[in-house]
Amino acid sequence: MWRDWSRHINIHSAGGKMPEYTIVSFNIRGRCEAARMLLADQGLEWKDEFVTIDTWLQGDLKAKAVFGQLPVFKDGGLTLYQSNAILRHLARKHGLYGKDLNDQSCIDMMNDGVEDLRIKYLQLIYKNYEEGKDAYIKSLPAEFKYFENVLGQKKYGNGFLVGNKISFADYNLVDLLCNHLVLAPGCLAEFPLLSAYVKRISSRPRIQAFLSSDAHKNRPINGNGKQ
Ligand SMILES: N[C@@H](CCC(=O)N[C@@H](CS)C(=O)NCC(=O)O)C(=O)O
Repeated sequence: MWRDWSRHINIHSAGGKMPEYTIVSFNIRGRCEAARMLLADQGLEWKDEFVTIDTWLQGDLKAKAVFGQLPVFKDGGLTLYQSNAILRHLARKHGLYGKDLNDQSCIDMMNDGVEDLRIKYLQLIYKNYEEGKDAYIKSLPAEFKYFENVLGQKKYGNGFLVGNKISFADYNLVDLLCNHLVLAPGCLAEFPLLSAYVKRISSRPRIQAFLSSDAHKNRPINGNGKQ
């Protein structure tokens, strides 16, 4: 069950003008925090519009949503649904999608790997938390080893998942790993490259500022209070 937060709007803007982008979501980190991390790291401004469960249950927003779900992302006249499409849109606009077509395809591959793990994580959180938590944590090394291997090869990345520049897949993976560090604080201990990668990306100055902001810290990770 979703918590009933009061509706409110947060504006992440250094200047006086309205930000270019709007994210409409429940007031959770959920599937939007990677996009928020990307925006913060790139020095971009955005408006968060949080929808309460009451508003959502009225049904108008759901009926209008292309797949009946949040988040919604607005960029001028463009309205986008699907969190990974939102990440890709921002990546294309802001140079976070590699240097060429091959990089793009490898970044897509990595992001699909992140999505596979996110789905497993969300199934645990929303469907099987009490019964499944221990087994899920035991299964994590088998999941993380793939990303550790990628970071250990020059074939794809060089400090990042792909190439020598951050991409949207990096923000997505770091966000998901941060959630896992809350679920199981020691879960990266046997993965030195992955641990160093999370530390390195989380300590980029704007990401560090974002992660230590009240807006981020006070936003629940998931909608049912489990984490
Ligand atoms: N594949 C979608 C999944 C979106 C999703 O699961 N949305 C949830 C909240 S994060 C939702 O809208 N739940 C309410 C509902 O389905 O009515 C995405 O990546 O954006």
